[in-house]
Amino acid sequence: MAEISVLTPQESGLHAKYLPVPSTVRTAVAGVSGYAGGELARLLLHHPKLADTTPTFLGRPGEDAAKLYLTDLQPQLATSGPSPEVVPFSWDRLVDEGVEVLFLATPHEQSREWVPEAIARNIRVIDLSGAWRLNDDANRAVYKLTDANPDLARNLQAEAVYGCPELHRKDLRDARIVANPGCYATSIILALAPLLEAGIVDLSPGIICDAKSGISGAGKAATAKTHFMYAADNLSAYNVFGHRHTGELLEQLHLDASDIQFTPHLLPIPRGILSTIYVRLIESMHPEKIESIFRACYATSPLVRVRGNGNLPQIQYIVRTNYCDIGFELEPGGKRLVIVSCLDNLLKGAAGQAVQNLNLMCGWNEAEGLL
Ligand SMILES: NC(=O)C1=CN([C@@H]2O[C@H](COP(=O)(O)OP(=O)(O)OC[C@H]3O[C@@H](n4cnc5c(N)ncnc54)[C@H](OP(=O)(O)O)[C@@H]3O)[C@@H](O)[C@H]2O)C=CC1
Ligand SMILES: CC(=O)N[C@@H](CCC(=O)OP(=O)(O)O)C(=O)O
Repeated sequence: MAEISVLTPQESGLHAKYLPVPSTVRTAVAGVSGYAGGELARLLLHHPKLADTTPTFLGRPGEDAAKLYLTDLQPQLATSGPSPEVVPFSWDRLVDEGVEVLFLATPHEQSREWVPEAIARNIRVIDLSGAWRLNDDANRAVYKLTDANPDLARNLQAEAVYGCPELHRKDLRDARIVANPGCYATSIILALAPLLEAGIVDLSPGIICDAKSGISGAGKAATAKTHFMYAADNLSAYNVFGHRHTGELLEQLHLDASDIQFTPHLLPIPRGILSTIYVRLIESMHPEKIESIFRACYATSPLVRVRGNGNLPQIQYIVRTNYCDIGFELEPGGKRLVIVSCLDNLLKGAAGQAVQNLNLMCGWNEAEGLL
């Protein structure tokens, strides 16, 4: 990669207090042929603020071949009108078209390489991969990423905002780099953050997170794990002590590795995540108190739906929505709490959350185009 020069956040003029709220914004999407990229394309094409600014849809970098249309890659997006084109990824094109926000729905390694390039061109990025989510080098090591310019990467990592709006809403308005959270991590963080913040969790026995995901969470590339003969009529645990979302849980919930055990499972359905989380409370509590903690925390969060004691969410309630549903059941003794958190891995766990972040970066209603 050629040496690039990058303005500091201050020099780039991105200060929330000076930023006007734009009526629209020019966006581009890389990785549009993938599962998350396809959902992003659908959401952006229907976004009220983008009605007059069709996003630039990007294929891999390379020579212009025969014209390619979005509906060639994502036939479900066909309308009675013409399909937008998909053009080869090119920085010159993004600059010429005045793209202001670039979505990367690309593999981690590609996102790690492209984010500094985008920032050097004053293009803000919402990255759906895991490349920029982790501040601790030891946690990020699981991705085996390499940086052409380690000093620059370290500075950019320090300014990247973990794109969980419910936790970091205020930091998103002037963020240049938004690291969209992992799908499992989103479901677990949203379930645990209010309780940990309230200081009611007994960490000594450890928190157990047992999460199950539909197959689309693994992306579109066929692997042994996602082969029909392996996944169908099956349920399997994987990455028991080493799933890469564990680092997100530790960093965002301020926990030590011994405080939490996260075990993911592969569920033979196309999409959706259900996380069952087992917690001990320090003192015996009433269910109304637990519910009020969740409701107070998410009172101004339009994309989290809190349910009452015993009213547990299910995958069928959240599939193809942008919500995370949270419910719980407290044992009669009031100390053992089971929380169930559900979301669509491709929406609140990826593309929906990315658009929620775009809305906040632009100063729009965070649920614009998502309800
Ligand atoms: N699936 C999910 O539930 C979630 C995914 N994510 C993250 O979002 C990102 C996309 O995931 P997902 O949609 O599932 O993945 P897919 O495998 O379905 O799609 C990957 C996309 O990236 C493109 N791509 C692959 N390699 C390169 C490359 N070297 N340069 C440029 N483009 C490339 C592919 O293009 P081509 O068609 O040419 O191969 C495709 O468009 C990943 O980082 C993933 O970790 C995050 C949260 C949830
Ligand atoms: C079912 C399945 O395989 N899920 C993926 C997680 C998907 C996700 O959130 O993506 P990131 O890669 O962006 O973290 C996995 O466990 O690796």
